[in-house]
Amino acid sequence: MDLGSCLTLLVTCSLFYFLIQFVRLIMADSDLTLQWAAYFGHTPESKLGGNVIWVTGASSGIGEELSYQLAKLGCPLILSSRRENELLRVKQKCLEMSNLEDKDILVLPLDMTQMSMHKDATDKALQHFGRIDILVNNAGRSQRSLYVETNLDVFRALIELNYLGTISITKHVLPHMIQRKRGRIINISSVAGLIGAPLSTGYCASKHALQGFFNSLRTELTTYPDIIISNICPGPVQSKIVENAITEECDKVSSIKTDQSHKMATSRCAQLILITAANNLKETWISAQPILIIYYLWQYIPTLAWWITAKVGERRIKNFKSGVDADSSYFTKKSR
Ligand SMILES: NC(=O)c1ccc[n+]([C@@H]2O[C@H](COP(=O)([O-])OP(=O)(O)OC[C@H]3O[C@@H](n4cnc5c(N)ncnc54)[C@H](O)[C@@H]3O)[C@@H](O)[C@H]2O)c1
Repeated sequence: MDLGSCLTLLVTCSLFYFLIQFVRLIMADSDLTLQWAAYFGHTPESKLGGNVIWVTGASSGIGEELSYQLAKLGCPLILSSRRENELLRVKQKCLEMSNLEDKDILVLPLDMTQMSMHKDATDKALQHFGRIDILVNNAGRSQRSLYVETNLDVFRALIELNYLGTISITKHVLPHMIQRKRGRIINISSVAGLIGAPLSTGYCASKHALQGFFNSLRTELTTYPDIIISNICPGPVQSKIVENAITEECDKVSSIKTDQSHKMATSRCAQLILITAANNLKETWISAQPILIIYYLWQYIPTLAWWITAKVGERRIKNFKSGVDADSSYFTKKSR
């Protein structure tokens, strides 16, 4: 083989290798910046340990798992959600798996929609620890209902919980961070904060509002470079989100049982959230495939994304109407 042929072979092999690596990156479970941070960036252990962290919605799902991982890192915690007994259960487990002591975990029951209580709650947290380094705005509920069948109160409730409740807590914590010129606000938004989805009109609207709000707030805080706002956009993750989803009426719970085996493990989602925080990333996308590829299509080829969304959406609605979970039905034999 002559030199020219050798070089051609080498270049072809290299291109092929880089193509495979690129496809592998695209097909992974988070966006490219987050993957870069996971491989080459700071670890949560090196950046987050010892920080006082307030987690809302800590009694279940992503918030509960985050609390365990943070406890293992040695972070003093403020655990909030509505049910005190569930928070005490989470606290007990945090203590068992970490070196934290009883005084290092404050159980602070809180309803995100009772905004008049938020100042008092913030004061209690500050009195206890003297500082809040990181606020994790995680509490939230999803929706499973068609817009035409849904009571207006449902839209109000979703906006009050997912959007107004979140910015209300932030309003009380941010002045403290501004005073210290440092702090992190981590918002658990959603893929629904970036794209639209049938059966979730109110949920998507509330998460889009959250994204718009925090993206704008970040631009108001440029004189405080050490106050970092991260918007995290997970796709489907194992939790009680579907079970707890609001339906066409506020007090009617969802009766659909879900198979969660196709969703991302809660522990993996929490791990990627902590890598986001440790590396000060402003927005990250977290999802197993094939959902993550849809994020890219929405970002770069919206016309194609609309076409796919319409096809998938049609099937999602059909499944929902026949009593099958809209999401899991794509992946199980129950699909109609
Ligand atoms: N699981 C997913 O597939 C997924 C995907 C994208 C985004 N998210 C977001 O992640 C966050 C956590 O959801 P999850 O999946 O862990 O669901 P989950 O239902 O398991 O947990 C939700 C938490 O929020 C709390 N909460 C609900 N209403 C509240 C209120 N009025 N006041 C205080 N706390 C309240 C619940 O008690 C619970 O602790 C939500 O903001 C959700 O929108 C979840």
